[in-house]
Formats: sequence, C-alpha cells, structure tokens
Amino acid sequence: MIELTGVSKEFGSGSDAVQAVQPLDLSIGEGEIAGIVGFSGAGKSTLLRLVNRLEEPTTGRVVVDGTDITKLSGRRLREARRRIGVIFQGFNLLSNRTALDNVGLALELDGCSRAERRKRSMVALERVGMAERAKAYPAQLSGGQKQRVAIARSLVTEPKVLLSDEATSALDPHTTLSILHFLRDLNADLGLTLVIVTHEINVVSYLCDTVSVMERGAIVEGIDLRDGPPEPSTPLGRFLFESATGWDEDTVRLAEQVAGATT
Ligand SMILES: Nc1ncnc2c1ncn2[C@@H]1O[C@H](COP(=O)(O)OP(=O)(O)OP(=O)(O)O)[C@@H](O)[C@H]1O
Repeated sequence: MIELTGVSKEFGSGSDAVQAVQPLDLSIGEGEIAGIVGFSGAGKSTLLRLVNRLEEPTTGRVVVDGTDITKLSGRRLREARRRIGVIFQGFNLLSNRTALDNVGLALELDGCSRAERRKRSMVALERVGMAERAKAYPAQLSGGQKQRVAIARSLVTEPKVLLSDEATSALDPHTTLSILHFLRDLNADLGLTLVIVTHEINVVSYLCDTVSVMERGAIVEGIDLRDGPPEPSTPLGRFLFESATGWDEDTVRLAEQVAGATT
C-alpha cells in the first residue's frame, strides 16, 4: 500500500543543512498498522510527512495505493492527499467552527454542496461516536473528543491510509487507550492502513503489526510484532522495548469497556 524507495529529506543547505531523513526504503502492506518510533529529532514526523508529500522529498519515490505521488502536482496531488488522512497531537481544529463544520472542511474546499457536506460529515461523526456533539465548538470538547472529531475530519474523504503523528501524546492514559482501541476498530472495519508515529512503546505494543525504529534519520531496524514477542537486535530497539513499563491487562480491558463513553 505504501512503498518508499530511496526517500530522503534534507532541510537547509551548505553548513546549515540538516539530514532529517537519510535515504531509506520502507514498505507497508494494505491494512497494516505500522509504527515508527525513536527519540526526539530522529526524523519520525518528517518521514510521516513525506508519505503524503506535506514534505517534499529531496530524493526518492513515494508510491501510495499504486500512485507515485512524487510525480503529481496541482489538482491530482490534492486528490491523492484526500485518500491519505492525517491526525496530529494538537488536533488542529478550527476554534470558530463547530465539530460538524470542522469535519466538512475538506469537502467544502472541494466544492461539495452544503447538504452533501452535512450528510457526509454526520456519517463521519457517527462513526467516531460524536454525532450528538456535532454543534459543539472545539473549546466545549475534551481532548479525547477533539481527537475523535479530528479523526472524523480525516475520514470524511474516505481515505485508505491514516497517518497519525503523536495523536495520543497529549491525552491521559485512559483516553489514549480508548482512542487506540478506536483506531484498531477503524483498521478492522474499514481496512484502513495506519502509520503511527509515537515515542511510546506501549502504543506500539498495543496497536501495531510492525514497527520501524529510527535513529538520526535512518531506520535502524524493523520488527514484525505479529511474529511473537519482539526481539530487538539494536541497542536502541532493546532500550525502547525494555524500558517500556507496559499497560497491565486490567487497565486495557477497562479502557476498552468504556471506550467511547467517557472520552
Ligand atoms: N522544517 C524544518 N526545517 C529545518 N529542520 C527541520 C525541519 N523539520 C524538522 N527539522 C529537523 O529535522 C530533524 C528531524 O525532525 P523530526 O521532527 O522529523 O523528528 P522527530 O523524530 O519527529 O522528533 P519529535 O519526536 O521531537 O517530534 C530534527 O533535527 C529537526 O530539527
């Protein structure tokens, strides 16, 4: 579903140049939940932003769902981006718009009629259990509810891929778990391919099928978590997994039971 080949990103030039992402290859299958972990400054967010060309690659090719998005421009690039949803740590909701109007923003930009926008936005809000709060403004919502609205906004254009950049980092552990549970449902129900940037190994262990460990712009190892308990081979991989405290099963069960009710 996602194929990065020789992709790199350098910011600036000359002595100020920063090689945020070294030339790398990454392959993510359809319906896979792929994690990207590493310390601050490792290049995780830049790598994620290269997937939908929010960041222009310095070298390499990015193919998403069979389309080489590095070759697109203008309207065709905008259309390809509609098939790639994004959610962020800061939610990025417009404070002067209701939840419904935030969700419908992309449709508005596409010139959809008001009635069509409303219909599709309500479907997306229902999908995230937020239909009853359609008229609420962001300031009237909790962090978890804001993230649900942001997820609805990313779903309204029916993407095949959802990119998540530290989407749960600003949330408490219980709300984090209910959002993760919810992302897992979306993956199962809609077959969405998820790419999750996080610094929390707990998030990876709970949610991901695979994880790429990043250090100084490079993927230093890839681990398939479907093969059983992870056996990292690099010092960083070992450090990240061994220093994680983990969520105990009771906490996870409890969070899943109340998912949707209290976020
Ligand atoms: N727009 C930019 N201009 C210049 N340098 C940048 C830019 N964006 C990122 N960088 C640099 O690229 C490197 C990788 O940054 P990036 O944000 O991708 O890392 P990260 O792993 O996501 O970190 P964090 O977890 O702190 O968000 C850092 O050295 C950062 O300072």
